[in-house]
Amino acid sequence: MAKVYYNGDANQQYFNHKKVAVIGYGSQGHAHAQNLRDSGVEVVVGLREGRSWNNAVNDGFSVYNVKEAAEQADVIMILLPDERQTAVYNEEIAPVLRQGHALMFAHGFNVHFNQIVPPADVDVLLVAPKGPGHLVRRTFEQGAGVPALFAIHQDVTGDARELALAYAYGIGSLRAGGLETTFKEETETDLFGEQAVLCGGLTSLVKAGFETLTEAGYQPELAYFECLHELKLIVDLMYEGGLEGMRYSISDTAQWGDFVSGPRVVNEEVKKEMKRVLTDIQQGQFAKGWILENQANRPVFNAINESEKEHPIEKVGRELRAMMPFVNQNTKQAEKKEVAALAKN
Ligand SMILES: NC(=O)C1=CN([C@@H]2O[C@H](COP(=O)(O)OP(=O)(O)OC[C@H]3O[C@@H](n4cnc5c(N)ncnc54)[C@H](OP(=O)(O)O)[C@@H]3O)[C@@H](O)[C@H]2O)C=CC1
Ligand SMILES: CC[C@](O)(C(C)=O)C(=O)O
Ligand SMILES: [Mg+2]
Ligand SMILES: [Mg+2]
Repeated sequence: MAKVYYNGDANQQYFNHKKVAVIGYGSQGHAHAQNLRDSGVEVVVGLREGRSWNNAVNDGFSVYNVKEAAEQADVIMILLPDERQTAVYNEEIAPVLRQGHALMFAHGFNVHFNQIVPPADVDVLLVAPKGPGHLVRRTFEQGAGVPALFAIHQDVTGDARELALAYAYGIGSLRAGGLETTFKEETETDLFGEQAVLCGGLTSLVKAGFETLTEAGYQPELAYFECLHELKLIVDLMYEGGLEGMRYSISDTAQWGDFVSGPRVVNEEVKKEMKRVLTDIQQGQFAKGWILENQANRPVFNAINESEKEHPIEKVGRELRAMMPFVNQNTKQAEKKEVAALAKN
């Protein structure tokens, strides 16, 4: 079994007399900045003016433009969208990088695909939580954590591993477990996971199930509950107890259907396609396409994004969730906080 690192493996004094600049205050940024601060680390936030800037100020951070934040810090964590990182790095971070600086990422995309090539005299590493940023914060507040991968790309000071573990500790990830990897492995597995299983595979599975039921004349409300709402309840059981734990709670009829029909739906053809998706990632085809899509101002991304919002499962889902305020209580609280912050500024 791979070595898994926990709280006791981190030097909890590492950040004494060191400052971290968290660049970006979105999903990951707000969580890293707040968790690190709650762990006693001195944090400044680097941003452009706008919504995130206001949120960070309202959360009590000292906020600077990216260059100023990077310049005054010992550790620079880049939590900008992957597709924006290269431009911001070239224009605002690279000019102020100095020997001994540590440059950090939460995903290896730009370093692995050579979009960012840091100078040889800085440490380069990643700490990548294996979960959405809002849950990195929420679980931390609950006394738990989201596991994280860490990897070292350059270790000039000899301290990069110690920093990675201290950072993972600071954001709460070593409560759940930290695993050492490489930029290549983190990047390729993360892209594969989100495309084939966690996001792409799942949304396609949910829509296909919903469409199959509604096209056969069943009520959309019922199809929504069956194919989307209940998914969380089933996944919660898998999260707690694996496949076996989930199967313990479902009926034997459901378990028999799981065994005989599951492999008919996700069959060998699907697995072959998954392998082709993985090959596209490994050979850089996916990265190239995503970089070009952004250079062209996202025509395909925007068109699909708009049409997805109109899918019947979204319409019925919005109506049903409005009747279940407890379902998105956390999202609503976050939204309220953002609206209050905007009103204040
Ligand atoms: N989302 C997630 O949970 C996960 C993300 N990651 C990785 O974390 C990194 C950050 O992703 P994510 O948190 O999703 O990003 P978000 O899109 O949620 O947030 C991006 C932040 O960057 C700011 N920003 C955007 N452009 C600029 C700019 N030109 N100058 C200054 N600030 C800017 C945004 O501010 P503004 O309000 O001004 O737009 C916002 O605060 C990525 O590398 C991603 O792959 C890794 C694991 C999970
Ligand atoms: C699953 C999507 C993710 O990789 C994540 C939350 O871990 C991301 O890039 O947002
Ligand atoms: Mg991920
Ligand atoms: Mg990802």
